[in-house]
Amino acid sequence: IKMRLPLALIANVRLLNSGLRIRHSIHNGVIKTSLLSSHNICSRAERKWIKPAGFDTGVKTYNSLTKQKEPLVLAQERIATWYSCGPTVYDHAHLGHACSYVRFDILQRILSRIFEINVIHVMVITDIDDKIIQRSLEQNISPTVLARMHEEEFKRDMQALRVLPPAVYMRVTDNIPQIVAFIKRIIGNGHAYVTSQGNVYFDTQSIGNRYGKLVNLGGIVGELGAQDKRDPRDFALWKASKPHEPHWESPWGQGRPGWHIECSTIASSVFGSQLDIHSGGIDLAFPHHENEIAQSEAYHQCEQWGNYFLHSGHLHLKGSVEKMSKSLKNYVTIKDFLKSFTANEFRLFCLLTRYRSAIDYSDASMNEAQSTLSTISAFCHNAQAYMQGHLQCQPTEEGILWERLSATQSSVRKALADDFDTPKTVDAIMSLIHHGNCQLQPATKVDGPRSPAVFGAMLSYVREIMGVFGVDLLDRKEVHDSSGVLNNVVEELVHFRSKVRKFALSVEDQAPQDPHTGSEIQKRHPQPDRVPLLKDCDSLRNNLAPLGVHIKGGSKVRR
Ligand SMILES: Nc1ncnc2c1ncn2[C@@H]1O[C@H](COP(=O)(O)OP(=O)(O)OP(=O)(O)O)[C@@H](O)[C@H]1O
Ligand SMILES: [Zn+2]
Repeated sequence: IKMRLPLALIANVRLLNSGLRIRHSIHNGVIKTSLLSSHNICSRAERKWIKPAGFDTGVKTYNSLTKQKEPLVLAQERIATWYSCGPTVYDHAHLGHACSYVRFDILQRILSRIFEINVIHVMVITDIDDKIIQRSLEQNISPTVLARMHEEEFKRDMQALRVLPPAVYMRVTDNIPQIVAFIKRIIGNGHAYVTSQGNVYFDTQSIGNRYGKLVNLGGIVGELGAQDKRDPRDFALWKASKPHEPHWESPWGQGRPGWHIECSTIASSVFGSQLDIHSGGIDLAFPHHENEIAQSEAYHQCEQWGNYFLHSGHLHLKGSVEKMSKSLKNYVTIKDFLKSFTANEFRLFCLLTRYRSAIDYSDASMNEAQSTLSTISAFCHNAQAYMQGHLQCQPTEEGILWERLSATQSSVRKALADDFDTPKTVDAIMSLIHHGNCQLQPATKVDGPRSPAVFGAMLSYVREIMGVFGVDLLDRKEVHDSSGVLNNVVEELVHFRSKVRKFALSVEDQAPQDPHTGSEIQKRHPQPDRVPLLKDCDSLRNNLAPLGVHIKGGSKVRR
């Protein structure tokens, strides 16, 4: 920057206030002023995103750091380092968690199975925090026991939803010495201060306008409250413990870590000073991720710690503006949900919207997911029946189907490379199925060639792509559990049987009558040509019994 003296002096004051360091030199009577960061955090005092150097995956992803889609470039070829914020384990996991973790699970499966990238995923479990302490006091159990119970429950719920586990789950309480060392270095680098009350705060002024890399801080003044902070935006790295609270020893006295520091420390302990992808729900962007960035860059003295921040949209109960959340107590637990629905259905529900958008949980949205899944399953079933020769159809236009299949494969890949556009992918699959179904019209009289191979190819592709999304069309338990469809089929069958039976009995032979009373002396008999129908009805009833379908009287069914 070149400027005349008085202007330079005014500018100095402003720049110093913003936490930057200034170096002057005089050249040909003109003062030359260079900006340095005040504490060597980096040479460039900018918020600008630096496009990483490395391996271009061919995928574009929306990056919250730039607020636009960017090419996903990884530091190492075909390796993605991915850190995600896990749950605070003081209560049951709910559908909001399910939504966020299933959506990111789908993204990771796409990266690994479609784009052949080895995703190394680390997730933290927040097992010490104000809410955990508060809940443990209410329930009169130790915070550790409370946290372990809900951690286990969370892992079981994730497994039930077929969310692939991270390479490792890491607990905050297993990493306290690492967290203390991390804070010490941040203090040493001049970006944090210790107060007389034994708290340690991050000094946001020390990084100037780099604070606000992720979120526009225009209107955000920070949390007031703590008296010993220098700036309301400063946040706790270490909190002095109150009497009877869980605590650990530290150079600043007994205490426990602040919330954000756990993620910076744990991510850095596995991945070092650079991270490809960081994910979490959109509520975590500020202050949590903003503060993680500030701490990590202050610790590593680097320009850019995390290259891509991915945020998932919130799940709301339909009609509610608030996200589903533990603290608002407006939640449906994953366990309760799975009493009425299956993991496949939940995954379809997630796939029908983009991972970044808000999603309404309602009967209507679940019906849509169920009916999409039934259409997919029915197609697979019919394609198999056709291949086995059980379903007779007119000759198909095979060439068109091969072309459709190939066009679908490329449009699916294109949609997924465009910020993981799953709704577009599902549309493409449904359109393929529609074309398949149009040609799978049952016919009674069939002559001409059959085309089982193309249906085999379509079937395996549909299964494969659904498998990528964690929708297992072959899961026998799912098929049985998702028996909304099967139940309807059984109901229809039983209804049909009862109609046939009624018909068989409707026209009877004249039964002999008692000459005195005029009443029938024997049970009425069906006409002889309808007897086989009655026999078939009986054998259907007998054959269904071992399959768990019990027909009582004319029509009752118990499964
Ligand atoms: N309703 C929701 N929709 C989508 N994601 C959610 C929802 N609720 C929580 N998450 C995400 O789940 C992860 C874990 O969240 P956390 O344990 O803080 O849940 P929470 O229910 O919001 O808790 P609290 O109410 O105590 O803040 C975070 O990434 C968060 O963004
Ligand atoms: Zn985090």
